[in-house]
Amino acid sequence: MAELVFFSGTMDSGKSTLALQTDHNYRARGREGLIFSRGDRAGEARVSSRLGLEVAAHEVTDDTDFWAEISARRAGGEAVDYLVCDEAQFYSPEQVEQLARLVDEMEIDIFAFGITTDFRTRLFPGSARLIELADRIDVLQVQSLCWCGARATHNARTVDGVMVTEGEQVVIGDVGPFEAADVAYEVLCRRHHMRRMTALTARRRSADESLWA
Ligand SMILES: Nc1ncnc2c1ncn2[C@@H]1O[C@H](COP(=O)(O)OP(=O)(O)O)[C@@H](O)[C@H]1O
Ligand SMILES: Cc1cn([C@H]2C[C@H](O)[C@@H](COP(=O)(O)O)O2)c(=O)[nH]c1=O
Repeated sequence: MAELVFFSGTMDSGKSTLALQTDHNYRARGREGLIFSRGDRAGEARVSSRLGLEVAAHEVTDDTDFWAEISARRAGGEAVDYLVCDEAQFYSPEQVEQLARLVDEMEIDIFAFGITTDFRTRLFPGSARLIELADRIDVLQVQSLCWCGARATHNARTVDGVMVTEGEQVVIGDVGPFEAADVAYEVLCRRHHMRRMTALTARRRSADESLWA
């Protein structure tokens, strides 16, 4: 039976790597699939992993209708057994509903990959709908770590290494370097996310403390 699976994890936890491995394994066994993404750091219509793999993908836009697109492909005689959907947090709730319908009515396996929450710890609308509708939610097993060594569970947005809590929900970007002047991201444990303590601010604080000791 086909499934809608949501693979979630913080930024930099290996989601895109797993997306590309999943596609490879299914393709190697003769199954036909399509890769979709939205707003990959490497540019439009790409899926890129920090391990170095990068492949062409179909870019999801506001106008993408998964149900219409896959129905048309099938009507044209194309086999579509599965979809790999990266950066799924950026999909709309309606697009997630279309994916669920493809599972139920066309027996297409959907593997969706994305972060659940934004830099303010609020759910992305696409991720919220995936959590509501998925047959299964798999949390990535490779642990990403906060600067303190604890498991990282939250994504922080930084400017000059300092955590910010105001701004647009969507700003494409990468993790580190934490000293970068522009917007970057850093994964933190909840305790340090709540305290707004990034690697840089922790380093500054301990330098100040040793100055006064
Ligand atoms: N030089 C490296 N050597 C080994 N593993 C690496 C290296 N660079 C990145 N990685 C691994 O790749 C992971 C990020 O993979 P990626 O698929 O880009 O993450 P995501 O899509 O979740 O943001 C890191 O957490 C780390 O495990
Ligand atoms: C927390 C957060 C992240 N983003 C963006 C930054 C990246 O472009 C992607 C996540 O990609 P990854 O492959 O999981 O590293 O999401 C954002 O737009 N808003 C946020 O709050």
